[in-house]
Parts: sequence; C-alpha cells; structure tokens
Amino acid sequence: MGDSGDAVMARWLQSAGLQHLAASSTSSSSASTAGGGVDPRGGGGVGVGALGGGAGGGSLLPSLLMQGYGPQSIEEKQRLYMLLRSLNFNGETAPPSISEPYTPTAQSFGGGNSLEGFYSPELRGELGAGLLDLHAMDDTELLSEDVASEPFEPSPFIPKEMDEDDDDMLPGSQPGPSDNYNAVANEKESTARENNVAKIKVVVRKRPLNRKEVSRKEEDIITVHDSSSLTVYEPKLKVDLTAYVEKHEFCFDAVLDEQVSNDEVYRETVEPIIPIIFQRTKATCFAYGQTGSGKTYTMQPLPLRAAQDMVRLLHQPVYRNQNFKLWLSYFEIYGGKLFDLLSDRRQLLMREDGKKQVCIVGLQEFEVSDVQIVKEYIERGNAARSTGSTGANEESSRSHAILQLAIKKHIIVTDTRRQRDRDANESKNTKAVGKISFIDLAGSERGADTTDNDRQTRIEGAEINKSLLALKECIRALDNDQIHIPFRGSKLTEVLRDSFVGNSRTVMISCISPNAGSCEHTLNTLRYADRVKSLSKGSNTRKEQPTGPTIPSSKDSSSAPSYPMPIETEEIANQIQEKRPVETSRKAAENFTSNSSMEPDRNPVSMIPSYSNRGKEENGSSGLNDRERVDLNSSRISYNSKPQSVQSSANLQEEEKVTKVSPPRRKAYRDDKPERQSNYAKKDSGPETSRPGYKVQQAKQLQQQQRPTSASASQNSSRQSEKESSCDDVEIDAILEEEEALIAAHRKEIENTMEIVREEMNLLAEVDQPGSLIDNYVTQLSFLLSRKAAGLVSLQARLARFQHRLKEQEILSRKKSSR
Ligand SMILES: Nc1ncnc2c1ncn2[C@@H]1O[C@H](COP(=O)(O)OP(=O)(O)OP(=O)(O)O)[C@@H](O)[C@H]1O
Repeated sequence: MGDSGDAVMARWLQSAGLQHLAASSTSSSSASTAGGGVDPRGGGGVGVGALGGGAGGGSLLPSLLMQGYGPQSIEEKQRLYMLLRSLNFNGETAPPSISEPYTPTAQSFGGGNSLEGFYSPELRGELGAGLLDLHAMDDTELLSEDVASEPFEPSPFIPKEMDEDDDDMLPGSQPGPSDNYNAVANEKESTARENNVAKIKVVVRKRPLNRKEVSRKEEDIITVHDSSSLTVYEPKLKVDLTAYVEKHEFCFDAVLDEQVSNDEVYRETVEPIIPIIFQRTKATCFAYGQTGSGKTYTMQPLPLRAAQDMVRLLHQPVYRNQNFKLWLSYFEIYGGKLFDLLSDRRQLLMREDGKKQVCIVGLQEFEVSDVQIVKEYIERGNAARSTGSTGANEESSRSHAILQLAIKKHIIVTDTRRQRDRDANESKNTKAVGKISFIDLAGSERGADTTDNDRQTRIEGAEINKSLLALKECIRALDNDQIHIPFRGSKLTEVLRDSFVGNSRTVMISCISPNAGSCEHTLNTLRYADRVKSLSKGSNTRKEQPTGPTIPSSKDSSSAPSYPMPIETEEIANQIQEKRPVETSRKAAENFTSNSSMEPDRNPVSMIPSYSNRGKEENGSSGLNDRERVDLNSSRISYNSKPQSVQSSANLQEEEKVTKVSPPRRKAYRDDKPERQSNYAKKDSGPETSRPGYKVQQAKQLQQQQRPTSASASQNSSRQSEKESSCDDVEIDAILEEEEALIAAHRKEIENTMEIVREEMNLLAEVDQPGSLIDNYVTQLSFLLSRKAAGLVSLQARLARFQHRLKEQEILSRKKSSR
C-alpha cells in the first residue's frame, strides 16, 4: 500500500481536523516500515486497504496508532476514533487489525472511572464460569486467552457520566435552558437512532478453534468474507467414498469472525439499542447455537456493558429529571417452569393481567444505581444457578436464563400516607419505560440429543426445541403483522410477550463453532438464523419506509433484466416488491450457492412454486433501507463472480414462472382508489363480475344512479341526498379498504402456507434420517399444523366478516332504492 493510500488517509485526517497527524505520522511510518513494522496483525496494507475502500493509508495508519506519533490529547484520540468508527459505519469494513490495536482504555477517554471493577480482569474471571452459563463444556478451552480478558472500552455514543458538578442538580429540579436544549437534541438524536435500529437484527459470531479441536487437527471450515457474509465448507463423502466439499454461503446483518472482541460484539448488537430503551422500546437480545459455540462467552459481558451505558444515560439531566431508574431481575426457565435466580430459586408464576400484560408473580426486581451492584446481582444469580445444578450440569444446560434490565420512571408521591405505602411497595409507584432482556438459550442441539435414552431428558429436549421453534414462530408472526401471535407456544415466548409487541427490537446472535465436527450443528444454527433474518426484512422495510413502494434507482435495478418487462409481469413484480421488499441479496446469493455447490439442490421444496420465494428472489433492492442496501451491496460484491447476464436470465425465468402462479391483480394504494373506482365503473359487465371489487363497485354505481339528480328536487332533499351520498362514499371507501385488507391477508396466507409446506418437507426429510427423534418430529409437526390451522381460521373469519359487510351493503342499497 503506497503513497496514494497515504494521500487518502491524509484527506480523512484533514476532514477530522487532524491534518497535523498526517505529517508527523508519515515520517514515523517510514521509520517503522523500514524496521519491518507494518500492520500489527500482519495484515498491513491489506487491512487498511479494506478500510479505505482499497486505497487506505497502509503505512500511515499503523504509525498513527503508535504511542508518541499518533494523537496526543484525549480530544484528538476521540476525533481519530470517531473517524475510524464513521468509516466502519459507512459500510466499509474496518478490519480487526485496525480497530483492535487502537481500542482505547477507559482512561484514554476519561470516562468510566467509577467502573474500575468493571474493567478488572478478575471480574471476567469471576463471571467466567457463572453468568448465564447454561452448560459449560470443559473440552472447549480455547487457545486465545487474551480475547477473553479483553477489556471493554466506554461507548463513544453513550454520553459520558456526569461530572461531579452536574450531580448537585436535585432530582426533579427544573431543567435550565441548556438542559432543554440538550433534551431536544437528545430527543431528536434518539428518534433518529430509533429509526436506524433494525427491528430484528441477526448477527453471527464465529469462535476460534479450541485446543482440543486443534490437537485433533480439526479443520476450520468457516470463512468469514466481509462483515456480513460467510461460507461453510461442509466435508462430505460420496456413495463411492470419494470426499468432496459442499459450499454453503450465508449473508446476515453482521458476521463477526474469531478475531472480533466482546466489545465489538456489544457495539454491533446492543449498544445501538440502549438509547431507545429510554424511549419506550422493549428489546430482546439472545444467543443461539450449539453447546460450546460461545453463547455464554458472548452473552455474559453484555448485560454489564449495557448496564454501564444505561447508568451513564440515567445521569443525563433529561432522564434524571424525569426520575428514571434502572431495575434488574434475573430468572431462568427450566422444564417449562420459572425460577427466580435472585430469590433462592423460588418458583414463579406467570399471569396475564387485564391489559394482556404478562406479569411474573413474585419475581424480585432490584433497583440498581451502579454497575458494581449489577455485577453483584449477576454473580448472585449465577451462584443460584450453579447451586441448582450441582452434580448435574445437565440441568443448567437445559434451561434458558433471562436477565432483564428495565428503565422505570419513579412517580414522586408527596402525600405522607402514600409515601409510606410507596416504601412498602416501591414497584407500585413506578411506571415502566423500556427494558432489555438478555437471554442465553439452552444449546440448540440438546433437544435432538440422540444418545440420551432417558425419557425425562428427551422430554426436556423436546421442551427446548419447542421454545426455540416458538421463538421463531413469534418473530415470524410479528413480522407478518399476523393477528394471532403464537406466544403461548412456549413459556419462553409467553414470558417475552411484552418484549415483542409494540415498539420492540430483537437482536439474535447466532454462535457457531468453526470445526468440521460441528458442521451439521453449525449449518442448523445458520439456517435458523437465516429464517429469522428472512422474517425481519419485510417488517423493517414496511415500518421504516412509510413512504410506500419506492421506484428502483438505477443502482438498485442493476440486478434486474435490462430489457423491458411485459407490463403484466412488471405489475406482479411490483406487487411482490410491496409484500417482501427485501431478502433478495441473501436468497439470490443462496441460489447462486446452490447452483455452484457440488451436490444437487437438496431443498425438498425446490420444485414447489413458492410465491414468497419468487418475490424474494426477483424483487431487486427497491424499497430497501440504507442498511439493507449496504447488505445488498456487500453481498453483490462478494458474489460478483457470477456473470451479470446469468443473473438477468435467471431473473427473467423467475418472472415468467411468477406470471403463471400469480393472478394479474394490481395492488391498489389509497391514492389509486378514485382511478380504480372509475375503472370499475367503466367495466360493468361480462367477466368483470367475477373480479374482486365488482360487487362493491356495483353497489356504488347503483347508489349513484339512485341519487336524486333532478333540478326540480327540493333544496332539502338535495342537501339530504348530498349527506347520504357522502356517507355512502365513506361506506364504500371502508368496504374497499376491507377488500384490500382481505386480499392482502389472503396473499399473506398463501405465503405462510408455502413456508409451512417447506418446513413440513424439511421435517419429513429430517425424520427420514437415521437416528432422528420421533419426539421432535411430533412436536414440530404439531406446531406447524396448529400454525396452519390458525392462519386458515383467521383468514376465514376475515372472509366471513367481509361477506357480512357486503350483504349489509346490498340490503342497505336495496332499501334506499325502494324509498
Ligand atoms: N469468541 C470466542 N473467543 C474466545 N473464546 C471463546 C469464544 N467463544 C467461546 N469461547 C470459549 O469457548 C468455550 C465455550 O464457550 P461457551 O461456554 O460460551 O459456550 P456455550 O455456547 O455457552 O456452551 P453451552 O451451551 O454448553 O453453555 C469457553 O471456554 C469460552 O471461553
């Protein structure tokens, strides 16, 4: 990486007001390069190149990060750090080789000084085996000890803790003008942030090979390409025992490789959510993956880290003045039962209140004002867990642990009697603002543990499977805006119910082991993640792009056929885009993968024309939000080896198939209604009678004919008729809206059914495998069938309502005509 890279680097520095560093560092860099000093990880120019879009300052940056040459003051350090972060946020991958050596300490930012304990290595040691440790395995000792002991840096995005001087502002005191200014700025900032945080985010984390795996000479079969895609190289044997490798490619919101620190995991997953917890958001962060894949290792530091940021935010005048407080609770779900880990494993009961809010009766919640206390509670909870599992690690491995951090607004009670009551029952005088739940799920493969013949153990396994399935089902249902959300599918989802409804955010961290021996589990984990991800896209786009369907930009349409589409096909494509505006890049990438893989497509439903899949595959990137565009672009980059023409023709084929399966009905928007209505008015005979909307239109026409038009009609009757006519219009509009909703629901139902069928086929394929568990099959099939039934029932109910509505309308218009 040469001078051009340094020139780019110098420009960046200039943009951040750090141009003076460029000069000093260039001289140092030449010195260090001469001495063989390049990128600390040996990535050297390559790493920096990635950061700078291929022209980074290969020699300049490392020297910038060197003591004595780089930024001297805290402010400079912050600016440089922000510069690096902003490059990273812009979708360009900052490789660990760059971000890690610079990881500033708590001291370097002058923040977090009250959190000495938080950074201490003992803390990690103390928590290492305990927190959310569901089923630790001793054969997963890893080579890189340093990763585990890496300290967190304070988040530059969460305001620093208040200075001592600030603290003399009494709670509840009136904010000054600058506070107001800050409050408004904070409000704006957090609204912007809220919009930027995806509703469902799926992050994959790969752990390094552990000692045992290395000693067994197991291969690392996972390659992380960039920050959002990875390939699994599955070793396979043909029938004639020839070895071959099958490639599986996946794209997610973020893919973190074995070099990524826990701090970066926090920044990628939880950190962006923290400020919006203060804005009435309920968030859930869970780790999923097989035993030993790093769930606990990943989840363990997150609550503490989040608490640190939350405490910092609580000290902001805007929240302090509102009397916001942080509360903590910690419990586990084992065998469908709830146990309070902060209250001697007392069994808890779950109830629903009048407002359908889930209450965990008896769950102890503790107000926490600093991280040290949070740490102590977590340790206490862990101790309760390990006590509960003495002699049998199995127990903890079959439980889900849930740690909740809630922000509550304390209501100040002036009345003395009520004050006394308040002291007696503190939580009654609080109002929930937002919360984040950290869940360390039981190992995903436990449910399918074929070596366990013990019936109880198998039932527990089935219970775990059920909850994992239920979790996915809920995310899916929420994403589809389904009326029926199957929260009751498991205790886990019931408990999390309030975290999923309303303004919610979900982060799923899929942990994967890199060794060949775990390949099957890894693929299962990635497929689960993939399904969750495929659910998230539509929802995010729908909710975050309220402006409706977007016209594909020239950039976006790059993957679409370059020749004009037949109008009908175009309409259908639009229609599908509205349904599922994204999911494309990944699906397209997978298609490409399966094409390029050495084994024929094993997807049992690949022959079934899937309406939803078509949509996913063909709809380009129209309607994507920025983040999704970045995803798409990055996946395009990673798959650009596929010739464009092949993609285009593939797209065309897809569209041709779509023409056959989907009715050429254009989805109407609100703005379209007048046009649609007038079109209906024009076509009032023949085959059109069978078209949806015809009946309604007919009724409207009838009413129009019946409206008094004669000039001789009295003024009164004309006013009356005007009134009637506007009522009719409202009525008709309402019916048209219902009609649209019905059709949309029907379309959604078809998509769901196809998805269920796909899962049923997978289930059948799984049950045919030797050693498969019939219990799992039964549980999963029963779940799928209930979902199918629930979908049909809900569609039927909607249809019946609409029929009823039409009947009413018909009777009404008949009555009017007979008047
Ligand atoms: N990214 C990582 N970097 C370094 N070490 C890791 C990483 N991920 C996991 N480990 C180590 O791997 C071992 C197993 O991890 P961990 O206990 O977190 O797995 P788990 O998925 O929680 O397993 P279980 O389901 O059995 O509880 C631990 O020793 C942990 O320190």
